Parts: sequence; structure tokens; C-alpha cells
Amino acid sequence: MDGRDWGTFLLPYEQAVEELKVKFKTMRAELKKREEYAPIEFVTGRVKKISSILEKSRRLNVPLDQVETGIEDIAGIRIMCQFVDDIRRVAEYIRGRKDLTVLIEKDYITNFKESGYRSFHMIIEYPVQTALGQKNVLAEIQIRTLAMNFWATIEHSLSYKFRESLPDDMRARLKKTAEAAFVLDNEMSAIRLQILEAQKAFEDDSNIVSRTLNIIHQLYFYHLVNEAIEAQKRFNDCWERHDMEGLKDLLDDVKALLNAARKGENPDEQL
Ligand SMILES: Nc1nc2c(ncn2[C@@H]2O[C@H](COP(=O)(O)OP(=O)(O)OP(=O)(O)O)[C@@H](O)[C@H]2O)c(=O)[nH]1
Ligand SMILES: Nc1ncnc2c1ncn2[C@@H]1O[C@H](COP(=O)(O)OP(=O)(O)OP(=O)(O)O)[C@@H](O)[C@H]1O
Repeated sequence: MDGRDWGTFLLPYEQAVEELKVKFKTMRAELKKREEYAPIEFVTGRVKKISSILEKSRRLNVPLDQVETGIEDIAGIRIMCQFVDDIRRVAEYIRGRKDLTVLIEKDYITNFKESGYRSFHMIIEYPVQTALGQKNVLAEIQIRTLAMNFWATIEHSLSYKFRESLPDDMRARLKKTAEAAFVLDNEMSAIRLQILEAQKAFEDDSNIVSRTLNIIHQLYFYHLVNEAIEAQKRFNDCWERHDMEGLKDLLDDVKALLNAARKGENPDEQL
């Protein structure tokens, strides 16, 4: 083993993890403000323990003087999302950043691992400004859903570190639980789509209501008083019966009335 000062060696990795955590947490807050929905649920990070670096360098045959390039996850960030679709969005945001360079992407969601493990990984190069100047460090970003994280956390503590020594029946049961997490993610995505569709339909309906009432009001300005009164009656009737189709027909009719009234007056103002 080389006699390096591990404390000093790990300093830029610690700085990288702290900075990246702040940046992704800020990204979450910003997206929440701008779009009212943040694809990031929460962010964690860690610097690999010295014992784990030594164990991995032995397992991967990486000489200790080459761990900086041979072990990509000494600095590690994990981003948890609610839905699978959010993972693609977060990856896209990361690709667009100017303060880091994406070197490798590993899509263990499309191609999940033999164990059942699913996550999206990005290996990045991140420049850290140290007292001695700039140092580029490698870091691993794991992006996953809450269900993927739940599974990976339990599986990690049970099997990942035991590797071959885990009993076969336990391995098989863990694989089954990975399938359950996969089904859970799909179900949640389906529910989410339904909620989004319901929200859109609700917005469309409320637009029809406001546009119809607005146009009925405008009919008075063109002295179409009887037509306006008749349209308002039809509106009240449709509203009582929750008849959105009837409201759509009414909107078409009042639009036609208003267009006819405006004809000749200002052709550009046709609805
Ligand atoms: N819980 C769990 N985590 C995994 C599994 N496979 C990969 N990971 C996580 O993903 C990281 C990177 O995995 P890989 O992309 O396979 O990286 P690698 O450097 O080729 O090899 P290893 O880290 O030794 O697996 C690991 O350090 C773990 O944190 C798995 O089967 N179960
Ligand atoms: N990119 C990451 N971001 C945040 N936490 C991580 C990341 N990678 C691993 N961890 C967590 O750090 C802890 C220590 O893991 P450790 O680095 O020893 O192993 P590992 O990365 O899972 O496996 P390996 O040694 O094969 O790379 C575990 O709780 C693990 O879940």
C-alpha cells in the first residue's frame, strides 16, 4: 500500500460532493419556482470510504497510484425522483450544464443489471478550485426513482457487498422484489399521466366557460340584447346539467353571432 496522505487526497472529492449537492438542491428549488414541479425529490452525496476505495482498487485491479482515474465514484451524488420520466429530464439538465463535463452514461433502467438493479448513472468530470489551483475530479451521479432507491438501499445492505456468498434463494427473492419495484414505478407513471390529463381537461373546461361568458357579454355591445339573453339562458341550462358538449356548441354559436356582428366593422377582429 502506498504511503499517501489520504486526508489530503480526498479533500477535492469532499469539496466536489459539497458543491454538487448545493447545485442540485438549488436546481430543485429553482425548477419548483419556475415550473411548479421539480423532477428532483431529494439529493444525497458521499465520499467513498478509504477502506471501500482500497477494496474496489483490489477488485478492479486498479493500481493505487491510478485510483483517481481508475475509480469513478470516489465522489458520489445521488438524485432521487418521483417518476421514471423525471430521470430523463434531470439527465438532460445535467448534460446542458457548463460547470461539468459528462464523460460516460450508463442506462441501467433500459438495461437493468442481473441483480435487478435499476438506475441511470452519469460519470462526470468536475473542476474544483483548490488553494493550489484547479483540480479536475471524476464523480458519479446516480439518478433513480424513490422505488429504485428503496430497492437498491435494501439490496445493498443485504447482498451487494456479499456478492457470490449470498444464498441463491435470497438472490432470487431480491430479483422478485426488483420486479415489484418496476411495476410500482410503472403504475405511478400511469396514475401521473391520468392526473395530468384530468388537469388538462379541467383547464380546457374552465377556458370554455370563461370564453363563452366573455363573448355573451360582448354581444350587448353590438346591441344583440335578445341573442345575449337567449345565450345566457342556454349557458345556465348547460351549467346546471354539467353539459360541457352543450357549452362547446353554445361557444361556437355565440362566436358566430359576434363574428357576424363585427363583419365589415373590423375584419381583423374575427374570432
Ligand atoms: N444496490 C446495488 N447497487 C448497485 C448494483 N450495481 C451497481 N450498483 C451501484 O452502482 C455503482 C456503480 O456500479 P457499476 O456501474 O456497475 O460500476 P463499476 O465501477 O463498473 O463496478 P462496481 O461499482 O463494482 O459495481 C456501484 O458502486 C453501486 O453503488 C447492484 O446490483 N445493487
Ligand atoms: N453515487 C452515490 N451517491 C450517493 N451515495 C452513494 C453513491 N454510491 C454509493 N453510495 C452509498 O455510499 C455508501 C457506501 O458505498 P460504497 O462506496 O462503499 O459502495 P458502492 O459504491 O455501493 O459499491 P462499490 O464499492 O462497488 O463501488 C452506500 O450507502 C452506498 O449506497
